[in-house]
Amino acid sequence: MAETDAEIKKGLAGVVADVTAVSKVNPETNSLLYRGYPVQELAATQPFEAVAYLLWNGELPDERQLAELRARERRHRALPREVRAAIDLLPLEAHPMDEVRTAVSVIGASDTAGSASVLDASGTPEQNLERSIRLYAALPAIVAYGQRRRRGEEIVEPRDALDYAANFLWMTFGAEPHDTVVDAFNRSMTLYAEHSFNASTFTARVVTSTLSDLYSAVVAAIGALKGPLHGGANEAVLHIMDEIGDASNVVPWLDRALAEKRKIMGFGHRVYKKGDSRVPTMKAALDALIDHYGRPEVGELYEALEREFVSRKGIYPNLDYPSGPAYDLMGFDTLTFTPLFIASRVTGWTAHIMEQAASNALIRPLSAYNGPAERHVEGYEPTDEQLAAAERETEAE
Ligand SMILES: CC(=O)SCCNC(=O)CCNC(=O)[C@H](O)C(C)(C)COP(=O)(O)OP(=O)(O)OC[C@H]1O[C@@H](n2cnc3c(N)ncnc32)[C@H](O)[C@@H]1OP(=O)(O)O
Ligand SMILES: O=C([O-])CC(=O)C(=O)O
Repeated sequence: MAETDAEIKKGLAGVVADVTAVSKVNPETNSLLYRGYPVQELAATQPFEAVAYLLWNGELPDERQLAELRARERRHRALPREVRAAIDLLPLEAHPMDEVRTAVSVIGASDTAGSASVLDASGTPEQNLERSIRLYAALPAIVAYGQRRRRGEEIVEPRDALDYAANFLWMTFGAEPHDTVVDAFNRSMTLYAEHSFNASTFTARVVTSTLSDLYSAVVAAIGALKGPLHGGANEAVLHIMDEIGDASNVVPWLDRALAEKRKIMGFGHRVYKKGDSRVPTMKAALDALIDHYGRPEVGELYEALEREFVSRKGIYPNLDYPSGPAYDLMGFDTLTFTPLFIASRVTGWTAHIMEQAASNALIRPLSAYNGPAERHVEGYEPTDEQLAAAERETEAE
């Protein structure tokens, strides 16, 4: 069979690449389980710290385990000095995703354990759990500082009295957040935490499979998440909502956008074809924020675009559709939305990195060649072996 006749799974669509015990996405039942627990249940009952613990350890924490993780998180939640210095060197116009990617790289280069030789890079399971906790703890400070720096505001130091979600909002806005906002934010962090072999998680697993280190895998995953077909869509949703303006403009805007063959950001999914399991929970959190801030027009625009696009195309919203306007209402800058996704997804990425490392096989698929047939540089005389090999190849085809 010629290589080009091989069955190509463009975009690896439908390919089952490995097993995982971290989460299960089931488009048939429209469900998402983290280590067996439905994500809606976790979002309604658990602080994000407990969800992180679950993803890393396979079980929800008891009181003592949760307190211990919270204590470790507090030890690492201030912005490391070298990270702040590196961020300060970046132009204010740098995209926050590039800023966070750089910050994670700085944390990685500053952790010198295992840096003497590539043979030690991948680290022990204990080292990797510690690295995961440090990244998860430091990311809120990185994201919050980035937004404040762009706004010309002073850094806000973390507060020990506040748990993860409230402290994240405190460091970003410098004000005690309302319970409704903390609750919606906590839910969004849980919903974003994990989603099986999505593009960024798979990227992290590919890097891990070469026995590289956890920080390199997370940096690569951030690069994959940035694209608007993946995590960048939550930022992109707000750009389109800003373009549309209000609900009365949805129909003419959509007519134009579809005529121009534009992708409508926040809609569609590689796995879910009948709706994203996380959307109802995030939409309820968005509704609570709309009530809290008294902004019904946000809900009207959201629902008008959803109604119109679903009825024309049968393509449903994904998690980025409700989370974009939710983060906007909370007061985050649009460019900060995808970094919020990083702060959450780092838990899922690192759970997968540890899983990949524990049962590794180098990830290296095949490709079918469709370039020019063998040819030779002008004036070069092919050797007899080359000529014979070319002949065998032609016969095989
Ligand atoms: C958290 C997350 O990462 S969720 C994903 C976030 N990304 C987005 O919201 C970006 C917008 N959505 C998309 O681009 C796509 O739906 C993806 C990339 C998410 C999934 O893509 P795929 O599974 O590869 O589906 P694919 O792109 O083949 O879509 C099938 C058809 O639906 C169309 N389609 C899918 N999504 C959209 C959309 N949002 N707007 C317009 N058309 C769409 C495609 O153009 C394609 O049409 P065609 O058959 O006429 O060419
Ligand atoms: O699963 C995917 O392809 C994208 C997604 O929804 C996620 O990563 O949360």
